Amino acid sequence: MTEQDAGGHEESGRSDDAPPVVPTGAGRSAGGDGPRDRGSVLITNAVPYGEGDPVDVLTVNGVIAEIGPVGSVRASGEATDVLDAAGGVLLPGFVDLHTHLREPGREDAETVRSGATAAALGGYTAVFAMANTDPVADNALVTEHVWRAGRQVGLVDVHPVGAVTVGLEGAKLAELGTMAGSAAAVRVFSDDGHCVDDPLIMRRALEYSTALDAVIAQHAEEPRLTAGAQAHEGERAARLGLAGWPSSAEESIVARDCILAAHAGARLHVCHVSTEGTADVLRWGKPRHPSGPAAISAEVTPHHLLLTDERLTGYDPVNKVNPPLRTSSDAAALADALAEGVIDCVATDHAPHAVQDKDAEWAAARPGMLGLQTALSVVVRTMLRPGLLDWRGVARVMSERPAEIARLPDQGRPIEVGEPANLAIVDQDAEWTVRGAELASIASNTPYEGMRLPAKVRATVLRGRVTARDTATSPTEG
Ligand SMILES: NC(=O)N[C@@H](CC(=O)O)C(=O)O
Ligand SMILES: [Zn+2]
Ligand SMILES: [Zn+2]
Repeated sequence: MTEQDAGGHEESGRSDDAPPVVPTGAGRSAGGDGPRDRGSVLITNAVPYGEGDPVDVLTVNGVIAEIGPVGSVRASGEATDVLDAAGGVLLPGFVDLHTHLREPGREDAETVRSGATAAALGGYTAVFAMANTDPVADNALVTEHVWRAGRQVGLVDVHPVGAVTVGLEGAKLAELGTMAGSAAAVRVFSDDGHCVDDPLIMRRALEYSTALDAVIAQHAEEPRLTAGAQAHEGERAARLGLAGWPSSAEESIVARDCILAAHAGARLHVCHVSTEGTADVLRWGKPRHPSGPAAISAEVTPHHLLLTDERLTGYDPVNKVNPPLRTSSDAAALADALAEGVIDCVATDHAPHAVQDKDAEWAAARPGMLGLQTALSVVVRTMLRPGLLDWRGVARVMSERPAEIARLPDQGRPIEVGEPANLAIVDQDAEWTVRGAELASIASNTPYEGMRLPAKVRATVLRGRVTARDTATSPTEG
């Protein structure tokens, strides 16, 4: 497959108005194979969930048709694509509940196409595109635009998140019902980037969401406690002369929202949990929900698992993110909470920014970092290698739980005959060096620049179509 193949063109086949896919490095490509939509893929020598003997897996018409010992599965027909997994781990395709695709409005940082390419290369088969675009996705017109753009690209299922309030202003509820009833069938609502801080608006949003079986995803930040904040409030920020973002600004909102969600009988999802105290609040709040603990869910980002505020000493704005990088004891507590299930899943908060917005002095730089192509590697490094999760656990936090939270019936499914063929193949022995310029995103603000990370996604399959493949065979590259 070549770069020319990129794009599934599920709807119109038109690609002339689309920006070119950013080269992602030698031997690596991402592309949707429109004509093979109804074909078959034979995955050879793959180890489902990293357990037991390798198998061959045949997908036909987007569904897993056969699983058998290596060499035993034969594909019939011509349109068969073969993926040699070379003993790699086979997982359900990943689901990201928190992605910023920047379209419409900031196509100089990311587009649906470039972001979907990054997602496919990162092993994702579904992403949720946050609503803080320009215009804001607070109405069916914008959510349908994003949904259609995702379909047209065809590399990953793009589910638009709808805004909770008009213009993300926190004052007036957006038309959640219209967005839910639109072609995009929005089920996740969030003002991410902003906190729904008014408790009455939050209460009403939660109440309204119950009728839609939707979930409100909260960016938990009490704005009265974070005015002008630049870094985690603590010793290091004080020494660097940066205004502090206290842990209590997050924890107080999460505590309040757990109470409001329980009272409304509504589902709540907490975005980018960053402190040990928030994990404690969730441990307290989840079992108190009348519908059971699963009604309150939470995500942690890869960067809050791996990186800490120790990185701030050089004032490099690539490390600026909201919520801020916290302490090493916070990071350790988040990893434990994820292993325990108090934090349900990993979400990237992939936040591309154009150079002029990011390469500025610390205070002026936008917060946010890229995440889609590095998430799996960071989870392997912080969770799998230390023994906090096995591959089953990785499948749970990267795919199964996020699919459940967002009510996606065809994602995060078991690797079994009859199930949708949404899959990721991972080379767990690979090691690679992150280079922002080589990532598929238009922006290149990765905090992992130059870092060597373990494990690499070798291929991704969306409903039986190969959406990304990395043909590099060397166990250690770059
Ligand atoms: N995480 C960030 O630092 N930035 C996000 C907004 C957000 O997730 O709050 C963005 O849109 O850039
Ligand atoms: Zn946020
Ligand atoms: Zn975000």
